[in-house]
Amino acid sequence: MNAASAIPTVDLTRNHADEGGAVRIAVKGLNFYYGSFHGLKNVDINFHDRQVTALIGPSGCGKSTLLRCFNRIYSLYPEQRAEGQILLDGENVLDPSVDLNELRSRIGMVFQKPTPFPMSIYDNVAFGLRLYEKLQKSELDERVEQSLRKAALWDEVKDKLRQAGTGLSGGQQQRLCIARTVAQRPEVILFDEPTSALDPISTGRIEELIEQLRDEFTIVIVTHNMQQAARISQFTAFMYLGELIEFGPTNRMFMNPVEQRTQDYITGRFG
Ligand SMILES: Nc1ncnc2c1ncn2[C@@H]1O[C@H](COP(=O)(O)OP(=O)(O)OP(=O)(O)O)[C@@H](O)[C@H]1O
Repeated sequence: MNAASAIPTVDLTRNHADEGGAVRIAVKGLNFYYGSFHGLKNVDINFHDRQVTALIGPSGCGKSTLLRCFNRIYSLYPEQRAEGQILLDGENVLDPSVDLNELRSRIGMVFQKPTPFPMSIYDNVAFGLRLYEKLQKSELDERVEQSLRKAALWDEVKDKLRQAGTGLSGGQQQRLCIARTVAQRPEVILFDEPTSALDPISTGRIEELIEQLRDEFTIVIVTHNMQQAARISQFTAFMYLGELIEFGPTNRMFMNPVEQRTQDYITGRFG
């Protein structure tokens, strides 16, 4: 079977990645260890500026592990370690001297399950701004509104900004988390299966939103949904057992994969 015939409802002409473009994150010789378990094996990959890159592959192949390396979330766990280089605008984020708070404001993350803080909608978005920026009340109001607009949530919440974020629907909560991330003005946003807990309509809204956010941010998304990867990404990376098997423009990866394992995965033969 031809690889593309497995995803007949996807309009692959919507993706227009060129092979080049500026590199925002360059991963070189990255190895990751959970204690003695070798989770990522010598991964080399470039993430292009203001493009969406989808990480795909069967469960346990290392997609989330790779994502967690970018903002060094793993460093909360002493037995976990990364070796190699992750260059963000040329600076190695794995260097011990890197300020983790600053790194995490430059590389934001949105998780699978919406995780609003137990506070108002307004305070959810203002939280990081109050911590790291000294803004006047009017500037803070403006940033909160701007962030909620960018997350396509403003119209739905503008009259109830003081209500609890946890009172929103699942899809709205996820957009609130995106607003909270966007408010920090990161360069990169990592999405770890951001729609897997959402209904199809909320999923569609998040996908549209990701497409809009690409104007401003470099985006990396982990997804199990091949159609989602084909719909929203310009580049796709296929991982298997901790290795990067194949990487390239999404159209090419789905229409004409080089590796047999990529073809088998995207046509549903395993995974
Ligand atoms: N805390 C941990 N301790 C030990 N091994 C772990 C830990 N977290 C993940 N692993 C292992 O690392 C490998 C990669 O896991 P990871 O969560 O990155 O995979 P994934 O591709 O994101 O999977 P999924 O699609 O199921 O989320 C797996 O073999 C997993 O069992």
